[in-house]
Amino acid sequence: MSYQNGHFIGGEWIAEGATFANHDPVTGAEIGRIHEAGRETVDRAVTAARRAQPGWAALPVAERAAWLRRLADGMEARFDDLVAAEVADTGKDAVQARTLDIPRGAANFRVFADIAAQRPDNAYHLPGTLSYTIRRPLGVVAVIVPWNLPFLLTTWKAGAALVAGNTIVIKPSELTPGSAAVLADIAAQVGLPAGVLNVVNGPGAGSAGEFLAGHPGVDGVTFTGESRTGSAIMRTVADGVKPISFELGGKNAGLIFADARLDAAVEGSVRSVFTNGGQVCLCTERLYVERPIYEEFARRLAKRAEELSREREPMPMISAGHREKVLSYYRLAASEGAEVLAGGGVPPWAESGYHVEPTVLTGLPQGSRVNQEEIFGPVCHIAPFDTEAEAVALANDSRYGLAATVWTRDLSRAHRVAAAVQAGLVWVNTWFLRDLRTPFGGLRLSGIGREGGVHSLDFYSEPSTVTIKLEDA
Ligand SMILES: NC(=O)C1=CN([C@@H]2O[C@H](COP(=O)(O)OP(=O)(O)OC[C@H]3O[C@@H](n4cnc5c(N)ncnc54)[C@H](O)[C@@H]3O)[C@@H](O)[C@H]2O)C=CC1
Ligand SMILES: O=C(O)/C=C/C=C(\O)C(=O)O
Repeated sequence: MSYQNGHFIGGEWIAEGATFANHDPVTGAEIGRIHEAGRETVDRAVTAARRAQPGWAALPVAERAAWLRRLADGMEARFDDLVAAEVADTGKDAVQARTLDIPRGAANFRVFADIAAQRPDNAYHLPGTLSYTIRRPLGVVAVIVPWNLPFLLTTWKAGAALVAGNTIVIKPSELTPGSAAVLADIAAQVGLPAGVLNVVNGPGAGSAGEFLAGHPGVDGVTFTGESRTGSAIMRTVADGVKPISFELGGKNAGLIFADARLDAAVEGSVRSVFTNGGQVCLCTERLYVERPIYEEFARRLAKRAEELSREREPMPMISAGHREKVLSYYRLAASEGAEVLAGGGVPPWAESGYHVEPTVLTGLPQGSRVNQEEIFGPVCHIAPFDTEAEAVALANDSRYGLAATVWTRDLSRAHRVAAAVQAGLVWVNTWFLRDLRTPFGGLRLSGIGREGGVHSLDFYSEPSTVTIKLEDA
């Protein structure tokens, strides 16, 4: 597969700007060339979105919902193309792409179509008055997404923004432009009005991402990615005081109590640490295990990590640069005195591409950088605890607050710990099980705001309250 991607603006493909290379993370080979959007290209995309926005917002919500369903049908019709694009860009396993990433695109569009079409308006009565709320779209929304779950995250934001009446300019990661290009094709194929959905390509800082976030014609920014990038985007949009919705990094804890079903806790932790090469903001990087089962749990987790490596899983890191970042943490752990229970380097079979070994570390202090900084690779540190209070305190000892997992068969403890752990998402005896209507997002460095269900529709629209004094009869 080799392709050349331009930008999708006002319903047309435009190949302008210098090109840069896209690499296959499995082999490192060049698989495509991407045009980089400069300020003028970004301006054309925002102008197209602005031009299309009043007409799009004027459609009854039921009609916008119908467009989203047509787009979801289009995704299902082009399912294999989307899988191929996502696998080529990210190196992820085709089974995961077929069962998680790509089906979530259609689900993301359908859930917001259903919720928006059925949402009742709010009316409030005080004696002699009637107050009600009108919701208006923000206008043009910049959708800036990372490379780890490209299609899932693009559609998660695009579906809600569109059905709320916004037009959008998507800026995929420069490392994974493929599935957004197929989505643009689908928009053209189903006849979505020109300018409603636009795509510009290129890097972030000093390029397409920054030009887009800072463009005066952009009314709101939704972003998923690293916390530092979130800070940079906040600075870019500060002058315009634009609404932002940020899903940022995590340093997620998993708490395994001695009464947990051990098999389920081990396999669940294997998933939560190693899925997608650990490159999901929800992945667990810190495991705390109650002392009576600590040795057994650590031994079994390390054995599974070695098996995954022998089976040539998990997927590669997205780029040579990101592999180097993850390996630098492996080296840091060794220099900080960690005991390496599994992995710790590059798999012996990896001759090319960006693989690292699934890695289990132990023996580091809670305050070490490896226990405090987001690594975003297939790696966790594991430590014992003695009491529930200690487990909660360890989980909360982080500048992040995105997700946590709790493994126990004690229902009272599950509720107590879920309420005490400071994270936007807590899974009990499972991980990454998603009901798309629930609020999704994190505390502290993990983000600002929540998306999901009506929480998304609230972000992508502004309420105006109208209050009428009723005349006496
Ligand atoms: N927690 C999470 O969800 C994610 C965390 N990461 C972490 O972030 C590190 C850096 O990876 P990146 O791909 O560079 O993530 P990033 O957060 O920098 O990039 C995500 C998106 O933001 C854009 N972007 C970057 N700087 C921007 C700016 N100043 N203004 C506007 N848009 C901008 C990028 O082009 C991309 O589309 C990774 O090594 C990984 O550790 C990466 C992706 C997701
Ligand atoms: O919406 C989901 O189910 C998953 C979201 C994952 C991220 O935001 C991420 O990995 O960055």
